[in-house]
Amino acid sequence: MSAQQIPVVVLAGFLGSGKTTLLNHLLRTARGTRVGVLVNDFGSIEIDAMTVAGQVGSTVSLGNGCLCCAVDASELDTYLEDLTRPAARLDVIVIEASGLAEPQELVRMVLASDNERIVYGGLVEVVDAAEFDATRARHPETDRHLGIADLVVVNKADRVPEDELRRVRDAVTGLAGRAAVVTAAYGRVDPELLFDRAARADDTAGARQLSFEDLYADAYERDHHDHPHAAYETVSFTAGEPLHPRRLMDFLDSRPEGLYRIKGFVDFGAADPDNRYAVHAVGRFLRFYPEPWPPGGQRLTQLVLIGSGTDGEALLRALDGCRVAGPHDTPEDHALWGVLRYVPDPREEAEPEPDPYGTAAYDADPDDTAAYGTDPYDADPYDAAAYGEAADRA
Ligand SMILES: Nc1nc2c(ncn2[C@@H]2O[C@H](COP(=O)(O)OP(=O)(O)OP(=O)(O)O)[C@@H](O)[C@H]2O)c(=O)[nH]1
Repeated sequence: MSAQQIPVVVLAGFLGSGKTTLLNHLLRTARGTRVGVLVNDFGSIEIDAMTVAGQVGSTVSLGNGCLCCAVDASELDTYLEDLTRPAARLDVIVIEASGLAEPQELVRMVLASDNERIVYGGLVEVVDAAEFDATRARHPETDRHLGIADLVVVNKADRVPEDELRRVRDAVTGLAGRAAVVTAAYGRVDPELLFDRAARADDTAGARQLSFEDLYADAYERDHHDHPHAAYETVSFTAGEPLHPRRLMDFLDSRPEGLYRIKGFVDFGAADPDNRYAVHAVGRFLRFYPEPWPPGGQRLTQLVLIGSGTDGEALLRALDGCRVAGPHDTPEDHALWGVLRYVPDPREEAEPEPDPYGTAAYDADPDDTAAYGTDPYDADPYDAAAYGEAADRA
């Protein structure tokens, strides 16, 4: 991801599922990462806004009602403009959706935003494990919401027995499609699942004095033995030889369910000797950002993969298979085209190919509202057929 782009994460979930609790956990444990928050409240404006306000510099409450009907894309852009101004120095922005908001509307708005400093960071759905069946019965749209999530947090794990938690988790996994599913109590997921912790000059030096926030986070994590690291797996891949673009795209196109995030840099060798490709995948969303190689440094591919229920060894083996094996394995002309489809440049020369995920709008530049028609709401950034157009407008 290019250094200037700030991921925008949409945090959704039914009323009372624990979104604010999770957000507060993220803010408590962010440790130097600057999190901007847009709170979209419905009926509990002041309470939620105040809950998070004390802990973050740039909190803007989208008060007056449900974001999907009360705020249009240009208003969201105004707020994002404010939060992405360089002086705010934010590393990530979280939009906490009202429990009544249609999450895909929010995702559409983020994808259709004119703001060049943001990149979509994924849709996180919070589910109340204790209320799962009741919520589904009353709100059948729950299934649809889970189907478009990139990460599902089955929260309130402390409120149900272990076998019941397993049952709910399995049911959620069945509905969640490609999303990673993690369980949590009081929203205690690892912040790295949602965003990179910032490595600031003043945050990396060993001699730096611990802040109150660090001490608080350490104590907090010590006190809670169900440490979130157990819920997912991180694997790192490094290669000195270039990767074959077509084989890497095959790997990405068939990446397993539960592989929630991929980040890092790719060396495509002779296929583009001038640039390395920053890669940013969250859920089904995938982008490549070519940028000139830093002069003098070693040319490496370095990737970090984060998933839940994934087989790390198998992922590494699959990536090993993407290495260019020698001169006889030189990528053919146009091998890079599959990668270029995911470079967010509307003037890109490469012809788009059919979308393997049926998530074509993800390929469209979020800044290019024409890709969504004149009204960004007209197009479904996911698969409109899967959700039923009319129901979405409710
Ligand atoms: N037992 C238990 N309670 C939780 C957990 N997570 C949140 N809660 C409680 O559930 C209630 C609702 O949590 P919130 O974080 O406000 O939920 P929300 O999704 O932001 O709610 P809305 O803003 O109304 O949509 C609060 O009383 C929380 O303390 C959990 O994992 N276990």
